[in-house]
Amino acid sequence: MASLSGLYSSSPSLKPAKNHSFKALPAQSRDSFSFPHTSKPTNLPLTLSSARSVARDISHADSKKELLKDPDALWKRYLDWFYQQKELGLYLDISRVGFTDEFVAEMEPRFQAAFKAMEDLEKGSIANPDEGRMVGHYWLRNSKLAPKPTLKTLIENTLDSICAFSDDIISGKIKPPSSPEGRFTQILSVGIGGSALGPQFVAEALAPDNPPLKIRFIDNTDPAGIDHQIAQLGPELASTLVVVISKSGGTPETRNGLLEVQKAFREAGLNFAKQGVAITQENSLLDNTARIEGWLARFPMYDWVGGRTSIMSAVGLLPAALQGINVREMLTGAALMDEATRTTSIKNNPAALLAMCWYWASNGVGSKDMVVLPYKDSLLLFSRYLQQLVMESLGKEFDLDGNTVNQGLTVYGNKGSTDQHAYIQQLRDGVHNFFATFIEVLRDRPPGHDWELEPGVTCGDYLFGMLQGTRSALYANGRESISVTIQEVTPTSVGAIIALYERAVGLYASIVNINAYHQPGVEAGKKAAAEVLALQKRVLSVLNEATCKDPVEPLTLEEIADRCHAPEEIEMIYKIIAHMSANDRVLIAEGNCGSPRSIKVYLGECNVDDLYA
Ligand SMILES: O=P(O)(O)OC[C@H]1O[C@H](O)[C@H](O)[C@@H](O)[C@@H]1O
Repeated sequence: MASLSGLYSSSPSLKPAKNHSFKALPAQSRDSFSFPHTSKPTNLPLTLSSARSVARDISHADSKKELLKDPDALWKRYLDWFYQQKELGLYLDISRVGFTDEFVAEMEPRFQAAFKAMEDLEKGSIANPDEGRMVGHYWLRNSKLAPKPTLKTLIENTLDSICAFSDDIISGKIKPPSSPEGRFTQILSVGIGGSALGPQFVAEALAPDNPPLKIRFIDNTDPAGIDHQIAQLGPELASTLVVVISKSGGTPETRNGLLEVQKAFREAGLNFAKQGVAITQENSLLDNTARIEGWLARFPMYDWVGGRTSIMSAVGLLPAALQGINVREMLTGAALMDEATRTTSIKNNPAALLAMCWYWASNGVGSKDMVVLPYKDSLLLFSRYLQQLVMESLGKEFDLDGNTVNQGLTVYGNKGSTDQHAYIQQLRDGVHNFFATFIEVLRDRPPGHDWELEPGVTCGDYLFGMLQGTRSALYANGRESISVTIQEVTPTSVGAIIALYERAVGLYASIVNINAYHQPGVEAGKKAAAEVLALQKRVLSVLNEATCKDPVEPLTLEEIADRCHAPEEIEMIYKIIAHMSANDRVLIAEGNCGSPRSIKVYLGECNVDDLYA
């Protein structure tokens, strides 16, 4: 790799060494695999293990893929497939994905069917058949699309109330009952999954340096994490607006976060209801709680908006508006992209182009991961956001015909050029199990703020060079990539890229024949967690009974399992004991948690009224 000298020079006057362009290494034809440049002699015959690694690296489908190397041919391909949405200033370059014309032709019928399904979806079809629901996130940014006038009105009124409420909070017209600042200064968002990832991505991408209210998140049931957020608020808890977000209104982690925060309010002598806001479905447990307790405000969520596509509902819009972000511009950007991705011409539909590239690169079965690399700090959370949007939508066991397909598309990444100093080594030279997506932002700094750290070279030029260099280096070694370019990070462009990927996921789901809009696998995890907690209560009940004896009767794991009538659960019982012992909730009479065979435990004290029955 060429050195970027001058990067570390203390005196900016040092001229960087001539910036070597990344010389395209001779393409290693897939068939004549040879060892990469290592210190070891490279003329050794392929050993069995190295042959296996070669095989692992080149699935049959891939071996047919030859990437263009000739610069003229590449430039022609770049121009042939270059897409731009002019009004948004958004470009899409798929020239570094090696799909063939035959492939495009083969996919045409599937895409036409996908376009029809998407058209029906927007008209209000039951596009989520497993849950018998409509899929309406596109209506949120164009209420005229809503299939019923009542929905149109609901969408419009909700947006207006979000903006009005946020204005009143920011202006201080609505203020906390007892805060030294005399106005709300903080937002504490309590929510998880789609009720956190969207707000977190938007905050990181678009919050101004000094927002009217600063946001922080409780997005897990980790007591230490909750304590940390509350401790950081300190006395500002009195000027904190707590926004509790849960579409279902019953997610355990969110409920726990709420209860913990309400405890903190009580201990601080504050009235939570005067600072609490709920975003949830009407008549959910959370909605009823907020209504009965008289919280400051409630905003609706709808069953026809999934958690992972809720960013343009109150879930994403209220936290954003409270930070002074122009949510109407976000909606406009999304609506413009929605219009662009309605065309039934693959070549003119950026979402179809993405879906087509994903299918080509991962053989339509997720055989390669999607590495998302925004070269912009503020877009750091885009890949985390896409992990839910893509993987919760596409990671499905069955297709729409009930066949077992175990579909999916794995997403990871953080930001460039930072990630070049972490795992890009493997991407460039290691196992070939990915394709990259670069998110390029052309504007480095607001106009008039740029500065040359070397003659003719700015920081942003380095970032640009690192992106282009990495793209070239990966491609030179046969690694495919997509590039999405936006002019700058604004509410409009963020709305647009969100809409782009929402549509691409929907189209891709259609062409692989799965339901993108339910999440049965999540329920399995939730159910299993509930069973662990039920077992824990039985363990505590058994220990309580033994502790109430005189003298106390410490029990072995076998005795506990036997008295719980769950001998098959002895390992989980051991884990429960170890966790509770570490938190001083179970005492050890003999042995220690590292020796499950000989440990004997009891409770710290007898609860005559068995609290755990
Ligand atoms: O918003 P909630 O109902 O609390 O759900 C929060 C999250 O829960 C589950 O994990 C779902 O799979 C997600 O799609 C959802 O975003």
